[in-house]
Amino acid sequence: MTATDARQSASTEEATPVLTFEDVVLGFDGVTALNGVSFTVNAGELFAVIGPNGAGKTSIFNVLSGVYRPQQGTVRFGAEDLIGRRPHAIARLGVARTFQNIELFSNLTVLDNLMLGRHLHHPYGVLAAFAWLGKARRNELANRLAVEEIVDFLELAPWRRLPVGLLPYGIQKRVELGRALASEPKLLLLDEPVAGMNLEETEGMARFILDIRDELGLPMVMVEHDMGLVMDLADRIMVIDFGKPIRTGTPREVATDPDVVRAYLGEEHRVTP
Ligand SMILES: Nc1ncnc2c1ncn2[C@@H]1O[C@H](COP(=O)(O)OP(=O)(O)OP(=O)(O)O)[C@@H](O)[C@H]1O
Repeated sequence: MTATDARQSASTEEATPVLTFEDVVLGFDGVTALNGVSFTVNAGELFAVIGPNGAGKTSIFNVLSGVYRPQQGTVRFGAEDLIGRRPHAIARLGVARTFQNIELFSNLTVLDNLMLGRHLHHPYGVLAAFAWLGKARRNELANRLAVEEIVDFLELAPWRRLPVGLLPYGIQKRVELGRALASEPKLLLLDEPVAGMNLEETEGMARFILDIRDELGLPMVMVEHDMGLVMDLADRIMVIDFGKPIRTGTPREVATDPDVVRAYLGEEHRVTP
């Protein structure tokens, strides 16, 4: 079965979700960040979360990756309950994340940053990553090969031996995507993958995100403000406002929903059915 077949069959009603986020409530001293958020992500699906500033998008990612512990609700990844697990434990289960602000080692090369992304394959803590890197240099041919595959996949070859800090912003974002892929995740969380990119960089990133879905069949959750990108790429979209989902559906369903148009998109985004 191809990734597209998997996605299509997964979008049918009987599909087993890889991720179930159910009735999650998260508050901070009087501020309710998430107020009963539920959604599922199916195998091979690109699921986007959109909403105005402060709507709760980052909070969803922080719950998913174990940074925040919600007061209520369940979060299930395959057979595993994620609530109460620490971020590194969730990462080890196969949930990888890219960040709004690039989190790479700017003095290290592209290859070394990608190698660090593979530290999850070793019984070392994150803080021991540099020690592991030295070991990896000597011993880990398999890791090198895996990293070179990512370099090819994301077309990073021209920059592979350059320090990341010297690279254009769009390439750095691509390296960050590669670092997340290097851990061989089962679910990828993309936090504003095209934030700050120009049009050309955005189109390049869009192509790689589609390749990840269609060639690797990797399910993804994407938070993104670029409405055009979300409408073009996502299989389904959840719109949230004030910590509550307004509507979840296909891009067309969401874009034509009167509540969504009123609350968030504005008339200029209206799509004719
Ligand atoms: N650690 C925290 N302490 C207190 N309040 C928080 C914390 N994290 C988030 N919030 C609040 O929760 C609400 C949701 O924030 P969140 O960052 O999830 O929104 P967002 O949709 O990601 O916004 P943006 O698009 O601006 O990134 C906001 O009111 C925010 O101020």
